[in-house]
Amino acid sequence: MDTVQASPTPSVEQSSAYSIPAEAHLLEQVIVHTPGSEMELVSPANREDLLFDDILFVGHARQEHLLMCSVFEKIVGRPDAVLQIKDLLRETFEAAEEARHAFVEKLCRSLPEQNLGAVEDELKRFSPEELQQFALTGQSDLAIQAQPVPNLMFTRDLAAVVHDHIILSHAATVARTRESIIINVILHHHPRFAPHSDKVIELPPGVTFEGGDLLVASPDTVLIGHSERTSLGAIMAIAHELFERTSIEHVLAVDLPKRRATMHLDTVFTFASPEEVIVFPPLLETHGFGYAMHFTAADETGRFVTDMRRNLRDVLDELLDRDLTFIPCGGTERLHQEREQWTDGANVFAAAPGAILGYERNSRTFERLREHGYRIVSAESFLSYFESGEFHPGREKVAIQLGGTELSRGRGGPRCMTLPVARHATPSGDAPAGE
Ligand SMILES: NC(=O)NCCC[C@H](N)C(=O)O
Repeated sequence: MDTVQASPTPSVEQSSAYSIPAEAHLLEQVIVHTPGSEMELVSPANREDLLFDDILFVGHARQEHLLMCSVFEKIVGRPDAVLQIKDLLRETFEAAEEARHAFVEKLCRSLPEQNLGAVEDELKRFSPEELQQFALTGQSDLAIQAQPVPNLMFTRDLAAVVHDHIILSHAATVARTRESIIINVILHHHPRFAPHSDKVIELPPGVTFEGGDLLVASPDTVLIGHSERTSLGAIMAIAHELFERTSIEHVLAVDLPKRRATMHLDTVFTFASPEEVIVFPPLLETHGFGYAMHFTAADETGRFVTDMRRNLRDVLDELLDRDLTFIPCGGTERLHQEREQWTDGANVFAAAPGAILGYERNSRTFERLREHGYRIVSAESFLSYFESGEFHPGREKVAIQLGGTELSRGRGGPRCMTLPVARHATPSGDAPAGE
C-alpha cells in the first residue's frame, strides 16, 4: 500500500447537485441505505414477493454495509461523501408539509390495490418520523399495513445520473414501487436537491426503468440494459430526453436475457476504471446475448435513428475513444463464471478509477483482477492502513474485498448498493489508473 500516489485536485466545477460525466471517475457523493428495521420484516412467507432469495442476519448485514460506507468515506475524504437515504427522507418530510402530502398522494395513487386511499387523511397527519417509519416498514398504528421496502439498500436502482441530470426510476415490480416514490419526493422537496428539480427527468407512465441498467460509458455514450426490469419504451424515452438535454449522442440498448440472474445490465457489466470492464463473458461471446440497438439523434425535432448491432464489443470499439480491457467475472471456466455472476462478481463499484469494491467470495474474479495489476486488500486492512492518513486515489490499482456474506443474499453487489450523484472527471493530461 505504500506506493499509492496522490491524485490531482479535481478540476470540474459543479453548479448542480448532480454530475456524472462517466463511470469510475473519482466519487464525490453517494446515496446509500444501511439495512434496518424494514429488513427484519422479510419472512419465509413474503420473501419471494419482496425479491429476496433468503432471510438475512440483519445485524451482520448492517455491519458489512457500514464497513463499505467507511471505505467510501476514506476514499472520498470529505465528511458528506455518504448520504443515507433514510436521513434524506426524514429531512424531506421535516422540510415541508407539502413534501409529506406529495408522498402520501403518490403512494395512494400508484398502488390503488393496496387501498391506502382509505387512510390518506390519517397518513397526511403523520409526523415526519412516523411517515418516515411507515415509508420504510409499512408499519404504523393504522388498521392498514403495507409491505416493507427491504430492497431500498439497492439505491442504484432508484435513479441514474447522467452529467447534471438525474433520471427517476419506474420500478418494474410492486415490491419496489414505493422506492421510486421515496426518491421522487427527496429529489423534488429536499432542500439539498429541490433547487435542481429542473434537472430531474421523469419517464412517461407505462414504461419501466431501474437505475442498475444504465451505465455512462463516456461523456457522449450511455449503455442501457433492455432487461427483465427496463422496457424498450423506457430506453427510447431516456434517449429522447438525453439527446435533448445533455451532450449524450449515443444510447446503446443492450439486450439481456429477461431473467432474475441478469436482472440489470450491471449484473453482467461494470466499469472498474474507464478502460477496464468486469464482464460476464457470455455477454460478449454468445450470439443473441448482448446484441445492441444503437440510437443516435437525427435532427432537431426529437427524432432519432436506430441501427441494430449484433456485437456489443464491436460497437463499443467504434464509439469509445479508448480501448477497453475485459476482465472475466469468475475467470475462464463457465461454471465459475456462472457461480460468481450469481453472487455479483461482475457488480463491482469503482469509487475512483481502479479503486474498486467487490464481494470477497468471488475469488476467481479477484484472481483475474490481480493478474491485471490490482492489489487485493480486505476492507478492514484498507481502513486500518489508512487509519491516520488520507487515501489518495492514483495510479496504483486496488481491489477491496468486502465480506458481504449477508449482503450478497439480497442478490445485489456493491454497485447495486450505491447511487453516486456526483463524480469528478479525471483532469485532462493525467492518465487515469489502468493505463
Ligand atoms: N442493480 C441491481 O442489480 N440491483 C440488485 C437488486 C436486487 C433486488 N433484490 C431486486 O431483485 O430488485
